[in-house]
Amino acid sequence: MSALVEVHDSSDALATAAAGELLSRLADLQSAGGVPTVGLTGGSIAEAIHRELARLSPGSDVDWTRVSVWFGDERFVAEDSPDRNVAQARAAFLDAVGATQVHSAPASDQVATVDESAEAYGRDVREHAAGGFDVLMLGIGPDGHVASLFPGHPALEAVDAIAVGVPDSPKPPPARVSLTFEALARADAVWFVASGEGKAEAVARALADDGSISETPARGVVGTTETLWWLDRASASRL
Ligand SMILES: O=C1O[C@H](COP(=O)(O)O)[C@@H](O)[C@H](O)[C@H]1O
Repeated sequence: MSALVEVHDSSDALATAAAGELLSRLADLQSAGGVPTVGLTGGSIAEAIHRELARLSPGSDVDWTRVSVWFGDERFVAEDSPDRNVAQARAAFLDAVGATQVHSAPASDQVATVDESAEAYGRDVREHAAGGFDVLMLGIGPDGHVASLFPGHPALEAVDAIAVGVPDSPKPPPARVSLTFEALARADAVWFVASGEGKAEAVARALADDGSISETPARGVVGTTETLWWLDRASASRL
């Protein structure tokens, strides 16, 4: 199944469209009686989408107390650090919309090591999100990384694990926890989000007919029913 690409005029338009579509999917899943499971990402365009979720949620039918919220990766820093992906998402929208089922890898002041954090997050996923994600949003780095799976890094090879500790990320902060490719593969819909010229080359490599996952880890994640790339004109400029 090939990936779908949706190109918007600007990053603002992209953020509004992605937030609106996410709310629509979540409302549909809830009206069918489900508690949707959504994976969020950190990063610049993610923050813009999160702000749009805060703005649009009150006019939607989504009950955020009945959404199970997760993160594709997390930074292993103190719980109150603004570098935490969960902290960014809480500040931008999760607290405002009243989300209560929010899961992220334990912080550096909650467990001793990044591996311990990864093990705890993996257990949490196994216990509360074994069915996988309904929608998994992922960013892509200028180097092609996805979640905290970086080009050429040993974490790309993790097997039989849901989450992996990354103690030496090339992008700060250096200690992170990432879902593995195996866990990222358990998603009905995978939505990549990217904006800006700085992402254009990585996006082109990720969507090229051939290329290696080691060089461009984002190539290694597809949804079971849908893989959709939300782009603005700048990030799509090399397609
Ligand atoms: O460090 C991270 O980077 C990526 C992309 O972030 P961006 O600011 O370049 O858009 C993000 O997907 C990931 O969750 C985050 O931890």
